[in-house]
Amino acid sequence: MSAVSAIGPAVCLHDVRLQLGATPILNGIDWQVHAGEVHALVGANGCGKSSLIKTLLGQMPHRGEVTLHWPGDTPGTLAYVPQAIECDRTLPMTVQDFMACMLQSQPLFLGIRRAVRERIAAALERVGMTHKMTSRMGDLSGGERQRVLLAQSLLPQAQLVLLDEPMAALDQAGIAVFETLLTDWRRSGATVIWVEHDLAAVCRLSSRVTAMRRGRMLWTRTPDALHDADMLLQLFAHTSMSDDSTPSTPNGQEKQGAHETQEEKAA
Ligand SMILES: Nc1ncnc2c1ncn2[C@@H]1O[C@H](COP(=O)(O)OP(=O)(O)OP(=O)(O)O)[C@@H](O)[C@H]1O
Repeated sequence: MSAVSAIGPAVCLHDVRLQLGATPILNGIDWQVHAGEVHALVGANGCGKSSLIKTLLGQMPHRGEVTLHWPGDTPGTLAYVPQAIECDRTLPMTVQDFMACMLQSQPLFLGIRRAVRERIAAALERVGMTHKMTSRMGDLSGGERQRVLLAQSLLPQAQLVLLDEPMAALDQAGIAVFETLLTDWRRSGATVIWVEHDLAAVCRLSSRVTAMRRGRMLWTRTPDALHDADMLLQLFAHTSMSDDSTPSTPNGQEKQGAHETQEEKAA
């Protein structure tokens, strides 16, 4: 694979904490994502992956530092594919209305401009959804809605892409579409942070992978670590947020699996 110059930012988190009500969700996250890499985030249900993505989006009342180092110090554009969205069946919003909200400030009842409509059509074509352009969002199947979420992430061209389980509900053809988009983002040099449960896809498509457990980073490695039974055991053993059976040091770091990068391991 030839080297591509990064157009996306490096992302650095230092001692990021999040507590919702009385529940600690993120427990002192230190994490580095390199500029221009596809960095997968894996871990059991409820370990805090979506909360971390929402923290990066500025949607959570976190403490600690989140820093984006953009190439040339010029902030770029961010795309986000949420885990899923619910749509009221009675909501009179079509697929093209939904996507137009991201491209024009003019109220939708005044119409969608032709240039906007063309961009929407081009994005929908990339995900195989052109034929649903005028369907109501509430009438789409789960997989079709997921494809529309992928299409909206193509508007406008992004340098930082946050993906929260983008393959959920997709059929085989949809997965192939997603893999093409991910390859295109990687070739463009965008920085991609990708939450995913499909470890085989992570092995195939990511540059590095971070394992998360119970609100903490466990390790960061190249994806071949996912073939290592011990690594997987660390990742999925004792998964409950309230499970105190894993030994901890006084400062809260777990003895086994305190966040360790491949570089640290090699040193
Ligand atoms: N708004 C909220 N208020 C209270 N607790 C929340 C809130 N959002 C998330 N949580 C809790 O935070 C924990 C982490 O949730 P999060 O959605 O980040 O997990 P996840 O790793 O993305 O899980 P999954 O793989 O199932 O999507 C869960 O225990 C969840 O119940």
